[in-house]
Amino acid sequence: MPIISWTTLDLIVLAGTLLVLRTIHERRRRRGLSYPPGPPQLPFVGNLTTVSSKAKEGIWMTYHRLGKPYGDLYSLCILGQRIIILQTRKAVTDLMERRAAIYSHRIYPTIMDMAKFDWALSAIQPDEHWRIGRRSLDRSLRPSAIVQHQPMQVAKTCEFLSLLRDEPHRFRNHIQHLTGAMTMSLAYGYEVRRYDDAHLKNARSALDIATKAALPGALLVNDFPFLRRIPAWVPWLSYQPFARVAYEIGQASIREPWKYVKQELEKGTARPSLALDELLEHHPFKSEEEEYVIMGALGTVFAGTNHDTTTSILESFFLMLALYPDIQARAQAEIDSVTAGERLPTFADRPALHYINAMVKELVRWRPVTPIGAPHALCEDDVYQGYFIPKGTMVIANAWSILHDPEVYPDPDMFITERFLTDNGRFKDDPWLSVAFGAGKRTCPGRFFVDSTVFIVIATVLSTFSVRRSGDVPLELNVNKGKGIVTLRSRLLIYFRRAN
Ligand code: HEM
Repeated sequence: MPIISWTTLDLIVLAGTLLVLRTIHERRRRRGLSYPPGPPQLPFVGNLTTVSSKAKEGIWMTYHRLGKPYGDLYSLCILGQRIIILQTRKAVTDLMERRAAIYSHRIYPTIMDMAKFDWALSAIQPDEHWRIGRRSLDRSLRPSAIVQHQPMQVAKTCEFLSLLRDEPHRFRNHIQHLTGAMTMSLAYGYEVRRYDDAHLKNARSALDIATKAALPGALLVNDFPFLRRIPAWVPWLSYQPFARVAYEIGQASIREPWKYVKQELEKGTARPSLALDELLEHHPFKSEEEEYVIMGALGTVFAGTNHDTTTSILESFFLMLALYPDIQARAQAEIDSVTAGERLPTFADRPALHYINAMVKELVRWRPVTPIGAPHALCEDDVYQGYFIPKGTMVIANAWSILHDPEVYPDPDMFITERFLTDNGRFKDDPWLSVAFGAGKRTCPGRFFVDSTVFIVIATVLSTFSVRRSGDVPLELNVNKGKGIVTLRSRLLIYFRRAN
């Protein structure tokens, strides 16, 4: 059998040729228009060094800083991949909302294609499969439907309180356990008992792979898809062994819990869950394909989105309590005025808890969990404000820039609950906060569930515990550049507010 041997030089020459051909083709389509402005680029690598050399601070801050000289949007180019960063409400509304028909695709990285992540609703194109999966999630995660999961949210929150009481210093582990357990229960009615539960582990691994694989410039094979052909036996250069492992983890993360719900349904012991809703509505499925699509959509809830995101917002909550003792005291006073300090707050108390509702919103704004969201992709050439935006461009809404715009949110780095209160102390919503959950038709379908989770957890914790800095130790943040998520590293002192 003939063996084709590629040297590094061959690969570079081939990649360079492809880039040049693409540039020539694009120049014809541009018809004299220029790309949106942006920082200067080097030949071939474009802005690769501009972005990665400054990324210590978190990619959203780099994008935010780089974008200062420009207006509503600017552009970057990394190894031939064009990226536009939307920095204002106007640009997000004009493009991701009003032109959603062409701005809702995803860049589907080659490595995910190799690992057959075609089940991951958040990664696939807005085609018929996406529509089926998305419809089912929108239906079961709408505000009126998630009410049925409130008893589960309350029960899990109470378990969380016990864990906090027993081992307050491990609060970060308890938060992770809480969000993982809630997601598993929501998606599959499955009870997570142990920190190292096998289903959770699979989900976390699938999420890690998807996150790492999707980052621009993370894997060479995404920028030069021909590299996928390098056979598995070529040491170091082949991506096939990695893709094989990713495939197996991904499949296990969606098939195992689905099998569990089917078995529980047969035994008559299935608990309420999104999977149960689907099985009751559709079983037997019209085709294996339809079942796979629904299974995948649920796998996205479980593996693709929840665990790090809700965890991060709750960690920000503990950080905020340590930083702002006055806000903590005021929130506790409001809760006590409703519960008389004799019971835990419930969902029924929510309309009376204006200050707590405002805190939920300010948490979302202050530390947007996914500050650059999940990138969209443009599926046709477009022109905006006189600039040419080619098909295939990655489109990023920088939620950080929008939610930290000092014109709209004065002193944006401060946690100010009053932003979401009227003069007479009533809760005042801000529909723009939804940009923290993406934009257009890909906006996060789980946002209402997140809202109710954060409400019940923070109200319950505040009614029972107080949080202080541990001595003079500075509050240290861990900026996870890859995931775009900030977590807290410092120890906090968490103690009971009252003896009972
Ligand atoms: C603090 C918690 C969360 C944050 C900040 C968050 C944020 C996001 C963002 C930014 C996107 C991408 C939106 C876009 O492309 O424009 C997204 C997508 C998604 N989220 Fe969430 N999310 C959270 C929790 C959840 C939860 C709890 C669920 C499910 C119960 C969920 C389910 C999904 C799904 C299925 C998608 C993919 C939607 C699609 O591509 O059509 N998320 N989320």
